[in-house]
Amino acid sequence: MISVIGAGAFGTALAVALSRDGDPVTLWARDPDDVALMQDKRENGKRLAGVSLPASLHVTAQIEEAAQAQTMLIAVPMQALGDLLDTPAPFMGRTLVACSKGVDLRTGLGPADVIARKVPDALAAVLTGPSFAIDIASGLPTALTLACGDEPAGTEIQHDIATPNLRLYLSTDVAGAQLGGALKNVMALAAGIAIGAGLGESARASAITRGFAEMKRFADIRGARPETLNGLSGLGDLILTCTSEKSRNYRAGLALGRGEPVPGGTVEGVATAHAVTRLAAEAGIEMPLTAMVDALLNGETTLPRAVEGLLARPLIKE
Ligand SMILES: NC(=O)C1=CN([C@@H]2O[C@H](COP(=O)(O)OP(=O)(O)OC[C@H]3O[C@@H](n4cnc5c(N)ncnc54)[C@H](O)[C@@H]3O)[C@@H](O)[C@H]2O)C=CC1
Ligand SMILES: O=C(CO)COP(=O)(O)O
Repeated sequence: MISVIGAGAFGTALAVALSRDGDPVTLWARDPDDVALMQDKRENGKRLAGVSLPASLHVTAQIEEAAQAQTMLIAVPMQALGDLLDTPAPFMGRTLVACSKGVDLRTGLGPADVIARKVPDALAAVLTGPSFAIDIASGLPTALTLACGDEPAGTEIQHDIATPNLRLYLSTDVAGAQLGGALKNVMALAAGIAIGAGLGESARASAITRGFAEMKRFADIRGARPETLNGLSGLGDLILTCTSEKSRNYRAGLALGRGEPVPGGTVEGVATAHAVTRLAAEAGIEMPLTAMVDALLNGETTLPRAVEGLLARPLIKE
């Protein structure tokens, strides 16, 4: 049996997709009132309105019920993951599949690393790649990366989670898979800024491409394999998130570029830009787009100054 921890848009979508054919799935939400509403309406009206919860999907606020499953997909926002696992008992000895995308501000770790640190006896894996919650919940064809350092165990998880419309590619590069998903959100902010500020689609294409170069540079120093970044978890998700207004990170970038307030909610690229700017400086590598996004978000620069600064950088080889 599978359980999903966190009933936001993505957790709900995964739970719906995995239970659609009648397989029993448990979805855990921390708020009992939200759970009561979901049970009553058979819909998560707050996060994924218009999608019916299949009959075999059980929603609960009791973590012990979710802990009945051997495989738990954890889909809470990145900055909430460490706190969630501070009570490790329900997660011990389980297969924990990280579905969050980001870098933990406190530790600089990705989601699978946070799991490994907080629940050392669990088997950690990562599910990531181009996928909007509503697409998965609607049963549209989706291809994602399932990364697990233990290949035989990863193969088992791959087959457990895949559905006819949710195709999973296996990787053993956990570091690369979790970084691709985290860093593409920062680049989606940059791409949104380019369009929001009226810099044009050519500027957006440059931001995506040079942003990809930054992603690979950072991933390299963190021990990731370059081919992972070229795959679904890196390039695939970068393309999706930098080009679609369904993305919250891209929309936040649009607002920033237009000089409007950045919308609230789960915009993972904001904290990730901050964490990665610090980590890159410590490691002595240049990540100018990431640093610009972070500085703009923190009010440390203005858009005209940021663009001028990027264009005035020394001319280098590609
Ligand atoms: N929405 C999407 O299309 C996708 C989201 N993701 C990732 O999934 C993660 C979650 O995102 P969404 O579901 O979209 O967020 P969301 O904003 O829809 O919902 C977040 C949920 O997490 C819950 N939550 C917050 N702190 C919590 C805590 N300490 N313990 C338990 N629950 C807590 C909130 O109550 C809320 O239900 C993010 O890292 C995101 O990048 C990944 C792929 C697609
Ligand atoms: O990760 C996602 C798509 O793969 C969702 O992107 P946003 O968090 O920007 O909405």
